[in-house]
Amino acid sequence: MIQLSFAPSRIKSSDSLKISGSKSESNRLLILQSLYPEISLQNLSNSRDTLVLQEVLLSKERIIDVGHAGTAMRFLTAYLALNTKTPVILQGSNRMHQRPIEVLVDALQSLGAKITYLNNQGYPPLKIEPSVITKGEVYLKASVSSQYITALMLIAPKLNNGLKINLIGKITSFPYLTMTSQLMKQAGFDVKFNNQVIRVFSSKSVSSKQITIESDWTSASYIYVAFLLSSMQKLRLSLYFQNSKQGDAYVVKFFKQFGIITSYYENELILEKENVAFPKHLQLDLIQTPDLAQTFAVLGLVLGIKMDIKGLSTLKIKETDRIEALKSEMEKLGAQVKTTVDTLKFTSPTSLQPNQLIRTYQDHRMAMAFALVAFKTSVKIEAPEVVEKSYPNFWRDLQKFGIQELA
Ligand SMILES: O=C(O)C1=C[C@@H](OP(=O)(O)O)[C@@H](O)[C@H](O)C1
Ligand SMILES: C=C(OP(=O)(O)O)C(=O)O
Repeated sequence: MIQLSFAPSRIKSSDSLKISGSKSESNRLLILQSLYPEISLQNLSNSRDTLVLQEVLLSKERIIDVGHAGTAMRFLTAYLALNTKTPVILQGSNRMHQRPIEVLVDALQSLGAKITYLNNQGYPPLKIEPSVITKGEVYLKASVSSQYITALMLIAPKLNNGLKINLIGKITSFPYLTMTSQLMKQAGFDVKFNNQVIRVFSSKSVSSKQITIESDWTSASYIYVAFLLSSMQKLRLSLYFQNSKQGDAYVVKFFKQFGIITSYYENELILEKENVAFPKHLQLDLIQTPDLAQTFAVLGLVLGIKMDIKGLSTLKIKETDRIEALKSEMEKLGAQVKTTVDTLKFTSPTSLQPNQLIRTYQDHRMAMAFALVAFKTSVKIEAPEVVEKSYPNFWRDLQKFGIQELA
């Protein structure tokens, strides 16, 4: 547990931060690099989820444990189904064993993969045995997790006839699919994405390529809030590109309504402030950017904004049930919260309850979002080390904005 408080005198008027590479981009590119060693990478993420995947891709272990890393679990299921020469067990944390994987396993089995459930039908742990994938077309439901679709896309160029992926129903977390498609094209693969159909053509090899991974935009979302709530006037953030592949680059547009003006200079973002009247009531649909839900909800809470958030259907199967976790912890601070399976509505109190212990449910985004409460009142955060999953330098970076740990 750590207790946080705000020391405004510690803030400089201007500063710079380097955030490490996007975990989503890194984990896609590590799988591609393992299949096509011609690809080399720069600015790889230092997140635990990326380190775990990197270690697994280099090891010859028969029991593979990915911990809490959802992308590693899903991407490796497809990768091992294609690639393993011996039977392997793919497992994760207790929570990972409650996160569904049936849509992906069904799709891979329909292509000829040999995968069995070791515990509960539809959930990890999995046993994956060597097989030969000969088919070239697959159908799968697109509304549960986009990661299943990305997993298939990443192995598709290694299949003899490539892969035609037919998406059934509403597509969730869509920008993560365009990210996969754009990164694959940048690496030299032939990918076509039209409405509900993705085609990936077979590639024996690609020409040598060095790819620089853009830094993580979801991580940047916490820094935008810290910048907004502190007295800092100018901040430079790197490495960010004007044409981002990450849907969470939406934060640029979102924070404009709070007076943060973002400009690009070479590979840096420059954040500056202008005076605007903040919104009092916000309606948001986060179906495209689910990982921003906690950042935006806590921002609303600390600024006294009434929020109606929809598009949260995937939040129940992430690191924790994020809808219920948000409700419980926001209520401790004084908010009035109503939830459904895919919405969160709340009114914020005029002043926040001080010194509350915020539970983090082994979810990095709970810890990072609720740490931002410290700008208004002192707060205690359970298990602060959870941030390592995506942003190991979070606590160090937050200090620049005057957030101090009380001894
Ligand atoms: O492909 C990816 O890198 C991700 C896709 C999203 O998951 P869903 O598609 O399951 O919503 C997102 O929440 C996750 O943090 C990373
Ligand atoms: C949901 C997340 O990750 P994953 O699904 O990859 O565990 C996240 O980082 O917020």
